[in-house]
Amino acid sequence: MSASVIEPTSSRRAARQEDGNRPALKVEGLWKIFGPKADKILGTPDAQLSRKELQSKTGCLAAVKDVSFEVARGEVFVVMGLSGSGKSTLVRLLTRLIEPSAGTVTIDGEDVTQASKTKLRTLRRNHMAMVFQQFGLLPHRKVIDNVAYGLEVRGEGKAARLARAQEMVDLVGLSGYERSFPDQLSGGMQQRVGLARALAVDPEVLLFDEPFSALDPLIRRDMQNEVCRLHEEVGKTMIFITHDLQEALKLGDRILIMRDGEIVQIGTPAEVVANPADDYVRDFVSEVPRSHVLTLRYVVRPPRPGEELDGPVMQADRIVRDAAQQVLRSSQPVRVFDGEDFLGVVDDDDILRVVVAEEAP
Ligand SMILES: Nc1ncnc2c1ncn2[C@@H]1O[C@H](COP(=O)(O)OP(=O)(O)OP(=O)(O)O)[C@@H](O)[C@H]1O
Repeated sequence: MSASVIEPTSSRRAARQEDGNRPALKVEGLWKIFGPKADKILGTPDAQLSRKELQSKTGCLAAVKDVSFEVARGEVFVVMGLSGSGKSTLVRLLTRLIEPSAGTVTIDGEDVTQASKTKLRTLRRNHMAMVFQQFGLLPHRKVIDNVAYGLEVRGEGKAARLARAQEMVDLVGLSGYERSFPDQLSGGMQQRVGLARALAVDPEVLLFDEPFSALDPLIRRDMQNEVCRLHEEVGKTMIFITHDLQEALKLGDRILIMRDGEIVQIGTPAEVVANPADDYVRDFVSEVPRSHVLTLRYVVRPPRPGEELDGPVMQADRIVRDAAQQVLRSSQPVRVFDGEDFLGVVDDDDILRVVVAEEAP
């Protein structure tokens, strides 16, 4: 993994919106069991079987198994797992593109799982928007009309929706391509149209289902940077599905790691890398350069007797790599604070220990 791959955006994370206490999304006890006798399994001891055991005993498959989590307003929440871990099913349950077997999903205080068909339609039009891997653009519509589509469906007047669509086209860097058709654009540009279309409806939550998996690595990195930039500009709550750990670490304020339909760990990139919940996660993060992800919180130590405490001040959520130069330049240990609270100090050795460890074979 090269130094340029992860590029954590600590400032963006620090600037996360804290707009009220109500979570943007709340998921409680969510299940999806596929198969002929799925409804007979919940509430019985069979529900506790592993995915494999359940499948061989009943022929049913627990794609999502008792999943609960909350996503804060303005947070970028990444769901990560290998193929088959249940990510796509989970994201489809959030919008009820798949009906849950049990559990509740609340978006912006509205219970999606109890919503009538009409209510669900309103929720989908106004509160959430999805960006797909296969773009999902309408081939016979120009870029501007693709971007305006959600507003058209919502019944907005032509002038208003075109004005909004133009704003979004400009926002995603496609000015000048308004009148192009999707097949005249590269994959990366098409995905920018997908982003603009999702943003146009000003949703409460933006859902991304592996949006960049089909793009080549350089374009993919551009698009990841684009998501970071857009998030800084519009501050939307984002739920991002990926199987790529680097993408998860780069984009996520927090990451949910799934395996066989279950949550293995939820944490910030630094928490996941510093304290992997089990061998599965440890294996995932073993190649990650720790200085790119860990924050000073994970490096800080109590001052030693007689150590001078008049060095520069830094906040605990600074990424080690970003802090390194300043720490190494200072003749005094850096004092680390969590808000107003003094946590301890960090000096050259503390930084080098992290950097040298990641060089070890
Ligand atoms: N309609 C369905 N009927 C039966 N089993 C299904 C159905 N949809 C998904 N599954 C199974 O549920 C499990 C989870 O699939 P899901 O597609 O959610 O995983 P994923 O993590 O998104 O994987 P991928 O990245 O490969 O799409 C898999 O074992 C899959 O075969």
